Amino acid sequence: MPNITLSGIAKSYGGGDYAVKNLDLTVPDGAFMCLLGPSGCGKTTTLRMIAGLEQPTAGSIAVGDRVLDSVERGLYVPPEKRGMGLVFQNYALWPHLSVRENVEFGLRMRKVPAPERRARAESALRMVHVDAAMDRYPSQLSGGQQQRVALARMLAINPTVLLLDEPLSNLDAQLRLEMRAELKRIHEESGTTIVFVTHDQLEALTMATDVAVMNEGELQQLAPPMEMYARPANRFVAEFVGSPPMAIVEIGPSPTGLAGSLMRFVESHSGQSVVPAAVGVRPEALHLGSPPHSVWSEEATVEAVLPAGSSWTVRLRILDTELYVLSYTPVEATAGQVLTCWTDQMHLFGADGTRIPSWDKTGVGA
Ligand SMILES: Nc1ncnc2c1ncn2[C@@H]1O[C@H](COP(=O)(O)OP(=O)(O)OP(=O)(O)O)[C@@H](O)[C@H]1O
Repeated sequence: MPNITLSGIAKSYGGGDYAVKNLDLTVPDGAFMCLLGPSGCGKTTTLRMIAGLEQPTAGSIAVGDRVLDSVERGLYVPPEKRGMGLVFQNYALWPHLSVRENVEFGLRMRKVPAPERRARAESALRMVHVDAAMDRYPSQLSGGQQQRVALARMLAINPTVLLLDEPLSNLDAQLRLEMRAELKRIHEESGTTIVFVTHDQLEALTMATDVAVMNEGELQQLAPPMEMYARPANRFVAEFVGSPPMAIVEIGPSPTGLAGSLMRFVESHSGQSVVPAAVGVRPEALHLGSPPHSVWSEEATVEAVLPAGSSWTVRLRILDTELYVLSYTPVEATAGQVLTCWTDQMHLFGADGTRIPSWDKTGVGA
């Protein structure tokens, strides 16, 4: 199946504000792409445009050579002719139909003959592991099972693309975790291209093959999840992806305190060729104890140690700034103790908020 290409897509609902601004995005064939961003950033609008439920104000959408929307050419293919399956946050199963009948429903609408209908419904239900409950009614299923049936209903119609809008947000934490693993397995088994909308960065990191981070209607970065985590393209992505979030230290014109300390280190490593407006450090990239040679280090006062079973969060004061360290080995420290804190991984951002890539080549970049 070919790629989905969005070119110069914009959407205004009127009133001059744009929900999506000049978006260029390619969803590769077989990808599991997450559209990630805070509430109101235009994720759902983008998904609805791909589905054909909204028409763009500008730009074009194509699947391979097949143009689905082109504002310029006055072209628009309605949702039912796009071969895409859509699952919303509030998926609705028919309460008076059994699980099997619910899954067969879409096939019946498409006039698929009864024996094939039955076989395809059963196969889709097997894929989502709800085949044992095929003759039950939706009210007799758990939330997670209902969610799987909603997915099976879409999978049964063999969509070229599966569009999912926050489908896990109504589930409790345990079920969400299970469903993330299930969705990943279903994606790998079916090979279907998935576009998934979420505001949950962990959901995007754990499931996606590609993440598109959006803010205020604009694409911030498109990258595989681990690459995005390791090298966020700008401050927005750096702070949005990761929990606890990356600490960002502003470097003013004549920096003092922690900013001054970091800046001296940056200058000594880059020969003053790099002038950051901000330096970012991830909590897990900060370490306590004797530093290896040639890394940044500073004395730190422990303010609190917060054990959480498998990890330890430590609140420190370094010069004039509070910072959090995330450690995966036990931290035996008490409040008031002075330790050395060091890091060999810094992210540098320029005045326009974008990453300074030349720093990454110094060996101290991420
Ligand atoms: N039908 C509509 N009419 C007018 N404005 C709309 C409509 N749908 C969305 N918007 C506006 O467009 C912007 C983007 O909305 P969208 O639903 O795409 O964001 P989102 O990132 O999916 O947010 P959420 O996670 O809260 O669903 C918002 O400012 C929203 O208020």
